[in-house]
Amino acid sequence: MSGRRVVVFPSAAELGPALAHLVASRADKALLDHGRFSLGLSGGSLVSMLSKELPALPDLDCSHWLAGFCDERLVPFNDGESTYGLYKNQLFSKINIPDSGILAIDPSLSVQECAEDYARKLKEAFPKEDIPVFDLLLLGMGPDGHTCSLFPDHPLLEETQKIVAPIGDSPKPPPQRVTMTFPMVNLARCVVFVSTGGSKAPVLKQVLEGGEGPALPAARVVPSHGELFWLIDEPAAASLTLQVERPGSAAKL
Ligand SMILES: O=C(O)[C@H](O)[C@@H](O)[C@H](O)[C@H](O)COP(=O)(O)O
Repeated sequence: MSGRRVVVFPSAAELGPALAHLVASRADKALLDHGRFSLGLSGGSLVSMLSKELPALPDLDCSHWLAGFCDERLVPFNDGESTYGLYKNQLFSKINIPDSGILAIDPSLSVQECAEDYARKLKEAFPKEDIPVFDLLLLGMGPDGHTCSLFPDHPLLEETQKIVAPIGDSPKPPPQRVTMTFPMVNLARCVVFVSTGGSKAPVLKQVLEGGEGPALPAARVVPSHGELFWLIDEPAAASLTLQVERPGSAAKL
């Protein structure tokens, strides 16, 4: 890892534009380097933040983007719980990622088959790599410290073979999901967590500063060669004592 950066913004409203600039800058870098930008999306508040901020960037060209999902809920696309469905309605309709550049699950399959099918799609999209290396993964963290659909104390935390795994007993509904596993997450060139609001303060302290007991899932995201950012707001940072960056709203990360 090339060093973790914890960056604190006064509010979520000021974090949003900085996140969009970060996405755009890593996209530019990837396009120059290898002609394509691969982006892994997550649900939660990222959906509305990205849907507001990315289309607002001037001259954003997503025609060579590949968008996948760090995890997905096994529900039909027209179900309000579908992460793909939310992004389709709120973001994909506003930016020019080609349909062929969006890698979604097949929600008609069983959870086991769905994970295998999604892993196959990912491998086909990254033919030169044994394990797909995403340019950027955007992650959220639940109040229990979960990220993707990797939940505390779940056996999937120890998965070492599969790049995508099924989960049939998610403690957070809906119970059936597919998720990237740590072996793939930790190979990404850049991982960015976004976490805001005072309810996240206790778990952020535990994840970023450590504590007793096994590391929470979000703390186990440690890219082996890539960058790691935690973009948080002041309420979420309230309990932290570690050194953080406070770059202001015009931050270029
Ligand atoms: O799949 C899910 O159930 C959610 O997407 C969930 O994992 C969410 O990403 C986190 O709880 C962070 O949520 P916030 O972005 O709202 O903090």
